[in-house]
Amino acid sequence: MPPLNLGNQPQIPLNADQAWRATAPRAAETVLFFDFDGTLAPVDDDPTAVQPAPKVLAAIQALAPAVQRVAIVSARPVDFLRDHFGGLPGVDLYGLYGLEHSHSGGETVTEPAALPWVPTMVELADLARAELPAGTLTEYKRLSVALHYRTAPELGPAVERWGREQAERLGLRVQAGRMVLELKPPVDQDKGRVIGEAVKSAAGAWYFGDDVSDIKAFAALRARAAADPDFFGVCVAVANPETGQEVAEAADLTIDSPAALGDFLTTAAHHLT
Ligand SMILES: O=P(O)(O)OC[C@H]1O[C@H](O[C@H]2O[C@H](CO)[C@@H](O)[C@H](O)[C@H]2O)[C@H](O)[C@@H](O)[C@@H]1O
Repeated sequence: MPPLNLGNQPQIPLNADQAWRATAPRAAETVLFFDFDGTLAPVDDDPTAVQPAPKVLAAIQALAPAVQRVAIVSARPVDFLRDHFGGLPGVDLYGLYGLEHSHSGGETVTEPAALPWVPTMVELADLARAELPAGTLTEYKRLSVALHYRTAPELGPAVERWGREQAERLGLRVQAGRMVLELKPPVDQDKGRVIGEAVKSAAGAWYFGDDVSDIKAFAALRARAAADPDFFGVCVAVANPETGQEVAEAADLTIDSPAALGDFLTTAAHHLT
C-alpha cells in the first residue's frame, strides 16, 4: 500500500493500515462518505443497471455501527440510492449533489430553491432526446439532466457543445463527469458544501470518490483539517481511465476499483469493530 500524503495532519506518512488505526480511537466521531457510481459500483453502459460491487454492502453494514455516520453522497436521486442502500440502517443519503437528502431512512427533503427548476429540466430532457444524435443517452433526474455519451465517445464534443449552449440559454450550471455532461439548477450546492456541513461536529472523516465532482469533497475535508489540527481526514480515490489521474492527484490514497474497495472496507471493519 503506498504511503498516504496526509498534508497538514500526522507528521509522518501513513499507510492505509496506520490510517485505520489512527481512526479507531475516534471511530465514534468519524464519518465515512462514499460516492456511488465508479466508487461503490462499477461503471456500466446502462446507468439503470449498476449494482454495488461485491462485499460493499456487507462491509458498510459492518462499519455503520462503529462510526458516527455513513453517508452516500451522489449525483443520483435519493430514490435511486434508497433502492440500493435503503435496507441498511444508519446510512444517510445525499442525492443530486446534495439537492436532496434523507437521514437514517427518513423522508426525502429537497432543497426548496431547486424546486422551481423542475419544469425546465422536463423541457431540457425532451429537447435533448429530440436533438442529440442516436448513441447519446439522456437521463432525466427531476432536478438535473445528465447527457451521456459512454457508448459513443466520438459524440462527446458535440454533446458538450450542445449541453453548454443549453445551460447558457436556460441559466443552468454544468458539471462534467465520466463520459457525461450534467445540467443542474443555479443553486449553491455541491459535494464540497455537503461535506463541509456534515463534518462540523466530527473528529474525523474518510471520503471515497472517483470523479471530478468528488474533488470538492476532498477540498472540504482538507479545509476542515486545516482549521482543526486534531481532525483526522483521509481522501481516497478509486482508479479509472477517465478522471482517475486528476482525482488520484487530489487524494491521499488510491484504490484500484470498486471491487477492491469492497475488500478494503472489509479489512477496515476488522480495524474498527
Ligand atoms: O456522483 P456519482 O454517484 O458518482 O454519480 C455520477 C454520475 O453517475 C452515473 O453516470 C456514470 O455511471 C454510469 C453507470 O455506470 C455510466 O454509464 C456513466 O458513463 C457515468 O458517467 C449517473 O448515471 C449520472 O447521473 C451521475 O451524474
